Amino acid sequence: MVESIGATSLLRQSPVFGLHYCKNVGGKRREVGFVRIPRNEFLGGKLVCCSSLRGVGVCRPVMRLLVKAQAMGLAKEAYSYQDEERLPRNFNYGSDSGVDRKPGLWPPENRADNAALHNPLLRQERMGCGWLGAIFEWEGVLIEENPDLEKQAWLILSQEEGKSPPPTFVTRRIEGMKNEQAISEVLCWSREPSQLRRMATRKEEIYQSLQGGIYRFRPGSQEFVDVMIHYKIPIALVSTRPRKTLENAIAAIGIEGVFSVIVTAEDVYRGKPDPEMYMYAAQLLQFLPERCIVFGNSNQTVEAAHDARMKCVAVASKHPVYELGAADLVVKRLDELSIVDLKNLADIDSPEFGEPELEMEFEEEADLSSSTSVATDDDFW
Ligand SMILES: Nc1c(NC[C@H](O)[C@H](O)[C@H](O)COP(=O)(O)O)[nH]c(=O)[nH]c1=O
Ligand SMILES: [Mg+2]
Repeated sequence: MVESIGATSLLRQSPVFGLHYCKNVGGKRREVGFVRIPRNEFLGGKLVCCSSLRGVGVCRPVMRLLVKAQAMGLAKEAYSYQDEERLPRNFNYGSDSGVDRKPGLWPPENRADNAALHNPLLRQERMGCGWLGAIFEWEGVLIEENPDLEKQAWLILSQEEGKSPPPTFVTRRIEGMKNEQAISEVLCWSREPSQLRRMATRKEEIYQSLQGGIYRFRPGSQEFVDVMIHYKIPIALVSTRPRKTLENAIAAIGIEGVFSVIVTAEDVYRGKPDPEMYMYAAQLLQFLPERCIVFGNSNQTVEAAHDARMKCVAVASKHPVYELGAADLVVKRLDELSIVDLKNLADIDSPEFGEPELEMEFEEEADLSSSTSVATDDDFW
């Protein structure tokens, strides 16, 4: 009976106007005119249609069909809204509900919250961020890194020292190590402490002159650091660069005061993949290692973080995503992460976040039989 040629609103996905026809009693097709269907309201499952439709010359069967069509559209819309954007009807707020949540549901799963906790203060503490520490690497995570410079610095040093140029597999092997460690343990150029110190310092000089003192945030990193600051999550900076280099770089980029703790090459014996730098950072932050999340950009960092009992988010800057599979999360930019992602990574389930067990208090029974004293009326006054 009815044909409708309608434009579709991009917003409401319902026809906003159309050319409608109906057939009269003789079966002849009759144009009934353009109709702008007024916005209807979907109240409590009933469709409330504006009376203005009646005044535009739409015959009753057409109007019934229009209303029915729109009702179906609205019902479908309401269903898909509930299905895709909101919680399913059988949503269980218990964190141990075992309900398989669909990815993308809101709110995202948050392991830190535990509705089964009886202690509201404990629950509130878990929902805050006071138990979470962040440990950032500098190059390739917070700031842009040019991996070629590091290789060039080693090449120039080898020429200056009269050594053979380190092949690629060797420079890869020393990625993340302290310079002294790389020179003595991998390159095997010397074991003498003063020589190690001299060569390590010279290599950093070469690197700095190649690098030129220009620092730039990686896309999304500054925003992520701002989120951390907003949530008062303490941040440690851990890098195998010398302290002076890092301090200059931090000042150049204008983020002095952001880091609660800075661990540099001078502070430790061994760089990555040894966990020493991360464990020291957690100690200075006064956090359990399990509550710290490391943000790095190499498998050496992932290994070091895991050996320190920390979770590791890898930023695929100089290594592609598929090479960083050992990390707990891999992102291309830090601002892909939410605070809930971090809370779901860090270990909330260690003992001090459980509800305190009720302790039975045993009062020592007074041994009346052995008592020699006898209470008199005077004892009460
Ligand atoms: N040797 C190679 C490196 N080394 C670079 C260091 O591992 C590291 O990036 C630097 O010491 C800065 O420390 P951090 O990232 O802030 O902790 N890098 C390469 O890309 N390739 C190498 O062969
Ligand atoms: Mg790095």
